[in-house]
Amino acid sequence: MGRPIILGIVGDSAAGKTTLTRGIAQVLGPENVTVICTDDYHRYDRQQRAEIGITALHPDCNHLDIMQQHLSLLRTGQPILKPVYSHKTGTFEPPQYIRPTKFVIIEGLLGYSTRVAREAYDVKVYLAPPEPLRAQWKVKRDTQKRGYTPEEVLAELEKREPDSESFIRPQRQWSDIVVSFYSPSDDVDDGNGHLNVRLVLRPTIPHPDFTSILNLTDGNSDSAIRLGLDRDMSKPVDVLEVDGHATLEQVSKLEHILCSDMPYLLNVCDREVNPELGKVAGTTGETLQSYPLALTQLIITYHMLKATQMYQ
Ligand SMILES: Nc1ncnc2c1ncn2[C@@H]1O[C@H](COP(=O)(O)OP(=O)(O)OP(=O)(O)O)[C@@H](O)[C@H]1O
Ligand SMILES: O=C(CO)[C@H](O)[C@H](O)COP(=O)(O)O
Repeated sequence: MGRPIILGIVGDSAAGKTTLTRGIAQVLGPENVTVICTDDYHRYDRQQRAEIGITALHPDCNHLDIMQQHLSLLRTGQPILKPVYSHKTGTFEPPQYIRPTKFVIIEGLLGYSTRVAREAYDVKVYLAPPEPLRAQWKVKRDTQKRGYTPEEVLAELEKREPDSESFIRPQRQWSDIVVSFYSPSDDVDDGNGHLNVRLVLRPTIPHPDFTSILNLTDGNSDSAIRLGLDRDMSKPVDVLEVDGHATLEQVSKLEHILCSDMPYLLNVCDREVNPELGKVAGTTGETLQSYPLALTQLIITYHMLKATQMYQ
């Protein structure tokens, strides 16, 4: 084996990083994937942050120098002694010895914030749901799983906004793919399992040839799957959109395009073999199936596998 292939998944708190990561890790085989959350590189524990009056989003609140050192080591296949931050207790636990496997997924808040860190990745994804949807996701997740009240979560979001603007959102510019799930209507409560996805595909990595989608849809702007040209942060990009109500037949055609130059993915597209693909936690803890999420996970996996052809 050559060096590990490294995927970055960066975005604000509750932007969907863990949800996206889970399906990709399952497809690549959990035994082949090392997942690292950069929250472990927080410099201060929860109580210290409150005393100092700093948010977890501020670069000064994180050991970014150690994070980038570790990324460089992982890229060359070397082990790291990683700190561990517990969201349960808000404190640090003993460090963990980690030897990278074939694939490494780095997910977190500030993964693209230094040049050295950015150089470590093969594929860089940035998650950018609309802010009202992210707030809804964060309230639900932090009340159900992290023991906060809705009022505490909303107050925290407000406190963090200046740091989100200054340090988190600018990282979008460094990504190869920007992923935005969004509600098909103005109502963010409208069908969480049937959210649409908008994928901004920058020409910084070679994407699959999706132009045959144009033939499939006849350029029809009402189609459930659309490909177009746009600008993102003033740079020209391709944009692929998949609606939450796309049918299995429509989605399968897109999967076929992906699989045609990546035979390993044929097996992956089999939903019975990969039940985590497209799975998302609903508002009351139930599990929902999202085709837009499944396709997003497949496209990212495609890029990971392409990278193995070059470096492994
Ligand atoms: N694609 C999606 N469709 C519907 N709901 C989603 C989607 N992605 C995430 N969510 C919802 O948002 C919640 C938060 O997502 P997740 O835990 O993946 O975020 P995160 O970015 O890993 O958060 P953090 O960095 O704070 O740990 C999930 O529990 C889920 O309910
Ligand atoms: O934005 C976050 C990323 O998950 C967390 O809120 C941050 O890591 C601080 O943790 P905690 O909420 O446990 O104090």
